[in-house]
Amino acid sequence: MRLVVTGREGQVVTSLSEVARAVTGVEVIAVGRPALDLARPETVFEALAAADPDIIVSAAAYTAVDQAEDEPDLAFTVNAVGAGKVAEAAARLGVPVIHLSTDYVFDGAKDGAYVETDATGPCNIYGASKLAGELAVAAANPRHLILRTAWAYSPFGRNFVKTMLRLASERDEIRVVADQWGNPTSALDIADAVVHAAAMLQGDNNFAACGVYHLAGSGETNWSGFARHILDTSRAFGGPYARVTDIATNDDATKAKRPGNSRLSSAKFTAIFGWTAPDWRQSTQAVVSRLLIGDEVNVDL
Ligand SMILES: NC(=O)C1=CN([C@@H]2O[C@H](COP(=O)(O)OP(=O)(O)OC[C@H]3O[C@@H](n4cnc5c(N)ncnc54)[C@H](OP(=O)(O)O)[C@@H]3O)[C@@H](O)[C@H]2O)C=CC1
Ligand SMILES: Cc1cn([C@H]2C[C@H](O)[C@@H](COP(=O)(O)OP(=O)(O)O[C@H]3O[C@@H](C)C(=O)[C@@H](O)[C@H]3O)O2)c(=O)[nH]c1=O
Ligand SMILES: [Mg+2]
Repeated sequence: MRLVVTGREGQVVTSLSEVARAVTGVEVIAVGRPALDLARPETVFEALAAADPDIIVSAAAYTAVDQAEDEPDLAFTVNAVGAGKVAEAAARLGVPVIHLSTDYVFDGAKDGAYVETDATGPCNIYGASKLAGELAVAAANPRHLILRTAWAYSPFGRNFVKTMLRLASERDEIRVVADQWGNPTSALDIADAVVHAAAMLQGDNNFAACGVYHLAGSGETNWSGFARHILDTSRAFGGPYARVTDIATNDDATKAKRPGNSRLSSAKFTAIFGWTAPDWRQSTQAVVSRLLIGDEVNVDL
């Protein structure tokens, strides 16, 4: 099975390449800039067709949440028009598309975890552009999975885990918001789930599984709790440590507003695909230990 993935150096595409290396019969081909540039949607079809996909994974996106407030046109071109072109290319090539989306499509006002049928209502440009992308994907290709994930981190690219380790090496105290709740998700777990779902989707001639799914790490926390777990783990491995101080969201402190609750229920994905993400604490430890000692190890804190 040839999984053709958009983007080259992103967290999910890199994780997919690594996960697929260990799975016989699954090959990942990463297609990105300059050949495939979502900011130039006319490049999309030719670049994807040349890679001869069995399934297309749409993982590339404009992910700079604050910067998107200053560049809404670019964010929408990449995340909505570009994503739609990727799904359209898949349809023309007669293959399914697995498109990654985000918890930031929700406004955060719900009390519990969001399910797929809950109303969306993004509170920032990034979330709005990703929601427009979901609609474009669904309209362009009936054979689609839209996987909304959240708070992605990994040994690759830029992410909150790496930021916390860097800040801890520079100072003694880190102030982190404690009133935004969600599900930290390892991109390596996302990759594992995508490979699993892709195999099932390929045999799904009736497209019965198509639709929107939530797919996030098990358990929940807020950014402060996430930071504390990252740094407690780091300390256990002899890595950098800093004290984490809880702060409240100050909407003026960041360019983009963020949802206070974007917890996702992944029960539908588990029911249909028989796959559940590990607990976020366990996957976080695996990534922190890889970053610090080059090996996946879990410790008792
Ligand atoms: N990061 C997160 O916390 C979350 C991410 N998601 C979604 O998951 C998906 C994967 O995210 P993640 O791997 O973390 O992303 P990253 O931020 O790690 O990487 C972004 C990827 O998009 C590519 N990209 C950006 N602009 C363009 C463009 N104009 N043309 C082609 N490629 C482009 C980058 O290309 P290059 O390789 O050239 O740098 C890179 O591969 C995205 O759809 C994102 O919206 C959902 C929830 C949480
Ligand atoms: C670095 C830092 C962040 N924060 C806050 C800002 C923000 O509210 C929260 C997380 O910071 P980030 O910059 O990682 O957040 P952000 O870029 O909003 O992360 C989001 O990225 C996009 C792509 C998604 O799809 C989302 O699921 C989510 O992962 O922590 C602190 O309070 N203190 C700090 O020192
Ligand atoms: Mg292989």
